[in-house]
Amino acid sequence: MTHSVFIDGAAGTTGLEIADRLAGRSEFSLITLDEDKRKDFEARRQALNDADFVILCLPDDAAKEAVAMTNSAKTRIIDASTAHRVDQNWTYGFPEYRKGQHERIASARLVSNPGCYPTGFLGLVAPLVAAGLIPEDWPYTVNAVSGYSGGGKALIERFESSDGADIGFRTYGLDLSHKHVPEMQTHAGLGLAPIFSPAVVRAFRGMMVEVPLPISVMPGSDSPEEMRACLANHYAGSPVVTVHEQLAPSELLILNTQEPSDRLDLYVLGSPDNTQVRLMAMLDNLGKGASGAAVQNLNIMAGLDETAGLRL
Ligand SMILES: NC(=O)C1=CN([C@@H]2O[C@H](COP(=O)(O)OP(=O)(O)OC[C@H]3O[C@@H](n4cnc5c(N)ncnc54)[C@H](OP(=O)(O)O)[C@@H]3O)[C@@H](O)[C@H]2O)C=CC1
Ligand SMILES: CC(=O)N[C@@H](CCC(=O)OP(=O)(O)O)C(=O)O
Repeated sequence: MTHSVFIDGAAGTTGLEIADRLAGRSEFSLITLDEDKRKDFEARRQALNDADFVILCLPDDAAKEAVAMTNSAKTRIIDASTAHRVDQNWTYGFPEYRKGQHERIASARLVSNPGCYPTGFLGLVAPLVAAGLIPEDWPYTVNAVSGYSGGGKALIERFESSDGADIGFRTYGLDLSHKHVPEMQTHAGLGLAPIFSPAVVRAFRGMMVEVPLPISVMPGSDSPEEMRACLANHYAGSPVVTVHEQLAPSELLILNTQEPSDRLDLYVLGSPDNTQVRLMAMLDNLGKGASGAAVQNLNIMAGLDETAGLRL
């Protein structure tokens, strides 16, 4: 059986990477619009309603508009934007982060693809909170670094133009109201919003998300070994998420030449006296942080091998 797929926003950074991952897959046929029609209301409306699956790779407002334009009950939607990630009518498209989510995605019509930073944060924190190893009511902090493709075409152009040639490191979200904070808080089930410090480095792709934990003063917090064992058990058998056994790698790197990857790599790093922990997640913002996750969700929704077309 062949499923028709329309990528709305196919000429953007995320859309192009999804098309790349779907290339050569006989289970899917892509509905494409000519360059002069890709923002044309009627052409998009037609494609949105003809497709079995729609993947929205658009800014938030355009994604909401696309959903409103889709009135065919058969069309199933995966939205890569931030627009529906805490909307109760949508299923959160992170199959591994809690029990039963894979099955919920398989039967859902509307799936919101997670944000890149929340994928790292929730991958680390959600199972530990659910297991009671770290508290729900704690002022967590999240320090994260992304490749510049995380900001889409506009940030790519800025970093690659002469205007941005001097930028080595860029921190932002300085108003402490980054759009990913509600998503992190909601899906981890936290009482307090985490303090989020995102930054961008001069690498095209790649991401590190860190959650430092002063476990000796955190109520109910366990040892690094127990946290690592909890995560290893939670993700056992996952083809996408790996919990590393290494106690203290000397360094973790984002390379300027980072290859595309749809993996999520997690580390629990403890201090020698077991009083402090650095939870670390490594991923590709365009892989498990966006396009790889969308293709994984598409596979699951279509009842196929979830890893088909992924770079693992
Ligand atoms: N980049 C990343 O790492 C991640 C991105 N996302 C999300 O995915 C979505 C797409 O992001 P990204 O690919 O980076 O962004 P880009 O800016 O690279 O691409 C967006 C695309 O949408 C097109 N577009 C904008 N408005 C419309 C419209 N009304 N109708 C049709 N097409 C339209 C743009 O057209 P034009 O080319 O003319 O500008 C562009 O091609 C965003 O919501 C983003 O937040 C999510 C996770 C990670
Ligand atoms: C480096 C950079 O700018 N990153 C983007 C997030 C990328 C992402 O996850 O996208 P959405 O949540 O928008 O889908 C940002 O911080 O706004």
